[in-house]
Amino acid sequence: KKIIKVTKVKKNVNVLAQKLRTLYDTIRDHKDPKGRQLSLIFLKLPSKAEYPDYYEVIKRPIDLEKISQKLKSNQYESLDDMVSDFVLMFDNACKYNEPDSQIYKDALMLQRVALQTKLQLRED
Ligand SMILES: CN(C)Cc1ccn2c1[nH]c(=O)c1c(Cl)cccc12
Repeated sequence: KKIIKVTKVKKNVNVLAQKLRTLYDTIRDHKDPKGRQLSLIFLKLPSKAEYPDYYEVIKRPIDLEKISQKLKSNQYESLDDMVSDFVLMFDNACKYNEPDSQIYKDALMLQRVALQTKLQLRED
């Protein structure tokens, strides 16, 4: 009697983890038409020594390094959870920096990238 062994390969790849990684990488790697990577200034907050008033004005400072750490330690429960950290960071940048500064403009651009990417990932 021939026994057929059926193996049901359950590819339990965490969909959320993939979407979170895609969202983070899309923002980190985004380049403008001239090839400038807009995220670089957002990697690390200015030091308290250099900008003490930053930490007076900005109540909830956050940078890409922090978001990356939360991603790596599975602290995001949803895509919206990560998006709200990005929106917080970009709002901080627009609160502290002048509207005619490059970082202010880059924050607005990357915030649009974040929201557009979230919508695309939601459809998938
Ligand atoms: C003038 N100097 C503080 C601009 C500067 C230089 C760096 N960074 C900023 N401003 C920011 O808001 C900011 C944010 Cl949200 C996240 C990470 C780095 C930031």
